[in-house]
Amino acid sequence: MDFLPPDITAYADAYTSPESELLCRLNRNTHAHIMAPRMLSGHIQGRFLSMISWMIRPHRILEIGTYTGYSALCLAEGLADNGKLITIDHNEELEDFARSYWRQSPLNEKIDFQLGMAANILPTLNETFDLVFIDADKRNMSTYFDLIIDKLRPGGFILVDNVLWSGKIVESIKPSDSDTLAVLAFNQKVHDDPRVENVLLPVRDGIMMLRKRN
Ligand SMILES: C[S@@+](CC[C@H](N)C(=O)[O-])C[C@H]1O[C@@H](n2cnc3c(N)ncnc32)[C@H](O)[C@@H]1O
Repeated sequence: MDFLPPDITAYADAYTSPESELLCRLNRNTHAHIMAPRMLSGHIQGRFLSMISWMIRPHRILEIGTYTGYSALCLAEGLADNGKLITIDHNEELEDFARSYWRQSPLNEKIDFQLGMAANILPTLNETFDLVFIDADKRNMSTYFDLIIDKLRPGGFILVDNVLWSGKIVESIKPSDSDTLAVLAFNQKVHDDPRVENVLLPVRDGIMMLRKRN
């Protein structure tokens, strides 16, 4: 979902550094061959994730929701020399597709893919993360936040995608719309949590940026 008029989006696209040739092919082939390609972060959000990663130079990044591996490659660009990105997805059908693109990048050796349900894998991770990107099922946003906040270093950052949920967060909600209710509950929860500072960026479908207080 894009909230900006198409010509403004096109202008922002034109004045954002281009994707690498590899990311461009991954983006195109995801749209050509994979279900629900709207889930892929895309050009501007991908460059944003890369820029944030370069600003932090993280040693450990956690991504929840790999899909075809586009955002993993973007986030991995800014990793410190000996850094590692762990990315989790439960869809085994996408693993080979994602890996086939990672293998074409020198960043491949820094990407650790873990197949399974995120809520099961997160408690098993013995790492301290500098940067976390939450981009999986919206119903579990709050669960993922609870499971990773103690694994995030003080001063570390969490980015959460789709927090504007195509604008549904300001519309009247059916009691059965559990995804929208979950996004609303998550936004309220982190806004009220004294352990974090938050900025809701209206980029694409909305990105919540959180910084864990020292
Ligand atoms: C929006 S896509 C991720 C897009 C990717 N981050 C990108 O920007 O290119 C969400 C992904 O989360 C995965 N997912 C959904 N629920 C999950 C769960 N409970 N555990 C692990 N992965 C899950 C889906 O299989 C899907 O590939």
